[in-house]
Amino acid sequence: MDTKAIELHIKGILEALGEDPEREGLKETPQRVARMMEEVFEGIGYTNHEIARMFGKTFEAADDSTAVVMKDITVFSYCEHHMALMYDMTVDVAYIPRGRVLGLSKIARICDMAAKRLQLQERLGSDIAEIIAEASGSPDVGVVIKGSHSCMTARGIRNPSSRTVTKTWRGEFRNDPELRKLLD
Ligand SMILES: Nc1nc2c(ncn2[C@@H]2O[C@H](COP(=O)(O)OP(=O)(O)OP(=O)(O)O)[C@@H](O)[C@H]2O)c(=O)[nH]1
Ligand SMILES: [Zn+2]
Repeated sequence: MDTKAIELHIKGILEALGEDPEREGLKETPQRVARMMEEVFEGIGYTNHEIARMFGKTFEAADDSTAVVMKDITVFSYCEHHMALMYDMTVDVAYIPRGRVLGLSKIARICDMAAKRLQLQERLGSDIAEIIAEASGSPDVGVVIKGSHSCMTARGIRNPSSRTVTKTWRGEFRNDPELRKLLD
């Protein structure tokens, strides 16, 4: 990520807004924004495959009939159309292990990293499903995301109560309504 270029452009945006980027409160803002972007867009620097490798620590698990479900993982993301915050977002992930299980914290780390990109909620769901499938070695994955989009709640149509729910099914989750109930 080119943080020096981000600083320069943020300064330009402040000027274009009619602000004085040299006034006390704004003097360090371009550097702050660049640091913030480095943090909140970290996932742009990695492919799904690289994230799967990064957090793909698995442990042997004898019983293939156990489903793993992790609910209410909090993430923040930014919509690619307005660069506006997606907030109050929770991700529910389920998968059917094939002999090995992922470290639990890695499931939350995968969701967090995939969200740190300019995203569509739909694509965030398919990115998480793809990474969990590769990292766990199981094709059977379900991902449900609920979120509010500030581009819809704080501007434009200004509908603060609206919530978007997306459901992504891979492998057996596509065919089996009983499995999908794990994420009801
Ligand atoms: N499918 C999808 N759409 C999104 C997401 N985030 C934002 N959008 C939508 O992207 C669309 C962009 O529409 P445009 O008409 O190009 O932009 P706009 O003129 O600012 O649209 P309004 O928000 O209706 O004022 C809007 O309908 C947003 O609500 C998302 O995660 N998934
Ligand atoms: Zn938007």
